[in-house]
Amino acid sequence: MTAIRALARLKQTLAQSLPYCGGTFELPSDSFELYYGRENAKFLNLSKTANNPDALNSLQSACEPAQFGRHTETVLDETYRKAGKMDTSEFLVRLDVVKSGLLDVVCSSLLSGDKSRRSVTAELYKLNVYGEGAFFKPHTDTPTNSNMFGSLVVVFPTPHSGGTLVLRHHEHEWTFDSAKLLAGTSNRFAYAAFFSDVEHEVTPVTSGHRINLTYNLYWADLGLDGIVLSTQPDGVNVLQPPSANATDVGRILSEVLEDSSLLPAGGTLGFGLRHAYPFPRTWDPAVDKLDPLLLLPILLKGSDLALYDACDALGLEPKLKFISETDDKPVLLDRAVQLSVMEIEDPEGTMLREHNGVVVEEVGADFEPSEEDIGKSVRPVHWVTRVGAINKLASTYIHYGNEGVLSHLYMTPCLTVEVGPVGARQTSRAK
Ligand SMILES: O=C(O)CCC(=O)C(=O)O
Ligand SMILES: [Fe+2]
Repeated sequence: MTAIRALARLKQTLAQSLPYCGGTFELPSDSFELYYGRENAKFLNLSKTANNPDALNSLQSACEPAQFGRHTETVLDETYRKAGKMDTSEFLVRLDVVKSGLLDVVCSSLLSGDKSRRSVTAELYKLNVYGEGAFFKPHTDTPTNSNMFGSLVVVFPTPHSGGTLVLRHHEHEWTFDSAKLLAGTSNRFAYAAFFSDVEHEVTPVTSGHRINLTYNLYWADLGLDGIVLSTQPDGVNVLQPPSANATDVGRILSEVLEDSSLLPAGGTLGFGLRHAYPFPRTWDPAVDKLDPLLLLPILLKGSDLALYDACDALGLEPKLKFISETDDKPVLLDRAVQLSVMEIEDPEGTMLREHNGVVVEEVGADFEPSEEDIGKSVRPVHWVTRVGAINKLASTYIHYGNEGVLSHLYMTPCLTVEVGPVGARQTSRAK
């Protein structure tokens, strides 16, 4: 009973971590300047256009209709996305998200633990103009490579109503109402940043113009420390507190392990991760030397990272795995398996024989192996956080993205950790 309660607290702590952050950011007037148009260059200061809808209408007319990704194609369908877009080759903005300190604020809010110290790059992706009636239905932003982990949206203080950004992850939903945050201001940007696997939509703009920049966020320099401001610059209003708290997760996990009713004889704890990660859609073990699953520890986000770090710190060895739901029992895989291999006649047998797969069986928190369990080839696992459909190795699914590139697929692996018997839980050296 106590183990169940302790595990429930761990589950709750892992689920509390927010996959987004947002706020407003005050900057000097020239930061709102925009130059656009190649032949007939135009200049606008978007902090000074409150009484100049004509200037905003001209900007809107200079945009092209925004497309989006449906599965592998990039399509135009104004019943799904109605907005104007401008490519980066067509405009220049004065705003510098690095020099202004905005990227640091985003990193220290969104990233947890050591990751907030790692270098991140923000690549300007598009300028969008949402006039009255414009919207973008639910989608996730399309990953173009494995280092992309999120998106940053920066909204200019042009008067508008509607155009709320709605974010969804697991069973949670959050709204980011740039119109309200910016009402009556002309010297602030509203910003929201979220992990790439967060589904989001922009509700219809009901008046005015919602003008925003989008940036792709990448891990810049894997393994190297980045520079993060220790103090917040003036004029920042952060709506969300910093995300996942590795210290809390570590403290609760350690209490869980002290509980003698949890796997008294030791065993395997399993966690379905909360975030999806971009994996190359195809990879050839003979050519691409590094298994994409081996790179995953340095790509972990939010509470997934907090959990991984907490296990490490407690002397447990966290392992990242794929789980494949076959007709019979799920199979755990410790490597990425080329998807086409799964399409052959006996995928389960192939995974077990050729890919080191292990059949797993779900057991309760108080599981102790009996005589007949010993020597069985199935691995008993107590799942602390559920593995669901999202954790399964997916080969095809309809994907609504912001682009039709499908070089990468989102997949949500799971984490397993071996724990020793009560009193001797550590299975590796604590860090
Ligand atoms: O403007 C926003 O808030 C989000 C836009 C968006 O989701 C996109 O461009 O992919
Ligand atoms: Fe998007």
